[in-house]
Amino acid sequence: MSHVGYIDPNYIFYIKDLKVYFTKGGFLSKPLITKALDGINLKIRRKEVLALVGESGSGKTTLGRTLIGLQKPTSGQVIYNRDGNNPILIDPKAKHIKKVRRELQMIYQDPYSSIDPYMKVYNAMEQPLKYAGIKSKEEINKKIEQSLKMVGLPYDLVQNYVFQLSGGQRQRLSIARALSLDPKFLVADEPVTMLDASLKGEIVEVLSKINKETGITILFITHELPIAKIIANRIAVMYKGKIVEAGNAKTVLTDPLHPYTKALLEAYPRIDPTLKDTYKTVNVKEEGKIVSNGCPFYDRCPFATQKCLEQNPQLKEISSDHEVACWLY
Ligand SMILES: Nc1ncnc2c1ncn2[C@@H]1O[C@H](COP(=O)(O)OP(=O)(O)OP(=O)(O)O)[C@@H](O)[C@H]1O
Repeated sequence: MSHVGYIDPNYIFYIKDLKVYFTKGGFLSKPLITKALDGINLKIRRKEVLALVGESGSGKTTLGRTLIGLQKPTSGQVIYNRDGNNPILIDPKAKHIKKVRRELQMIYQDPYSSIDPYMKVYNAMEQPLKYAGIKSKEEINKKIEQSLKMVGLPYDLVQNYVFQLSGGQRQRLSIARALSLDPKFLVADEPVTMLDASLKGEIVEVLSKINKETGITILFITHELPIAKIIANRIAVMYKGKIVEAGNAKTVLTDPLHPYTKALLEAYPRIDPTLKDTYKTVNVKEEGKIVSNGCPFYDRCPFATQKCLEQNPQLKEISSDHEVACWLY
């Protein structure tokens, strides 16, 4: 197993200068490089709910997938600190990943993408347990019963087909499937985006309860700040493959520092009615200007200067548990 040096046991993940680049084309034309993750430095605390917020395409899913070993980093490191004194390097190609795969689970926006709708609920629950090598029928049944109970689904549903479940029940089922494997870390990738407003709260409640009762660390990916506000202990804000602000959820929501975070909050004025209307993200610069070395928010930032165009700001601690990557600070 690929061990790394000492890691503070309070953290379950250390992410160091992580880059994931995707390359398209290149045979007859110049290859097109997408910098999905462009130098991520982040620590995830054991047992916390960390909300990863940002607009579509900012790299949230890629980060979640890389953390659980589904995506190979182009460079940098993801260190998984399993139980506090056994840190390992996450590498999808390494043999040791098989041993921890079960501990790192993901649930998706669309449960149909991971569960065959023509399966009976029982089989959908049994499948990952069998795949994980659990053979005892008694143990499988016990795990199915416990997990369904945890997500608030009646056991009688096991005889139904997945397609007979409502949208909310299907998402509960996919959470139950992940839970049955006793994960230590769960990536919830936009788990409520496809649900009606009334159901969103219920599913968020289920995940919050699981976190409190079992201590499973959750990375909750969302582009909806009001949802992050309900569930998160801490928030990390992503923009164009970079973390631009991170910290205690309440602090980030009530005292946002980065102009992008302020702009995001403006889109949800009910979160913080006291927030002044001074941070319109108007395109004061040439839209889409390629900023290769500078701040990723340069072309949308009303405060951008020449320095922002030339140098990329790194995350800087402004107060206890509050970091921002912006030359204004
Ligand atoms: N397998 C891939 N091949 C090529 N490009 C990819 C791949 N996966 C993601 N990307 C690109 O990487 C960037 C980040 O995508 P990602 O899905 O991580 O963002 P996101 O913040 O999760 O957005 P969304 O909420 O829309 O899923 C996007 O430009 C996307 O098109």
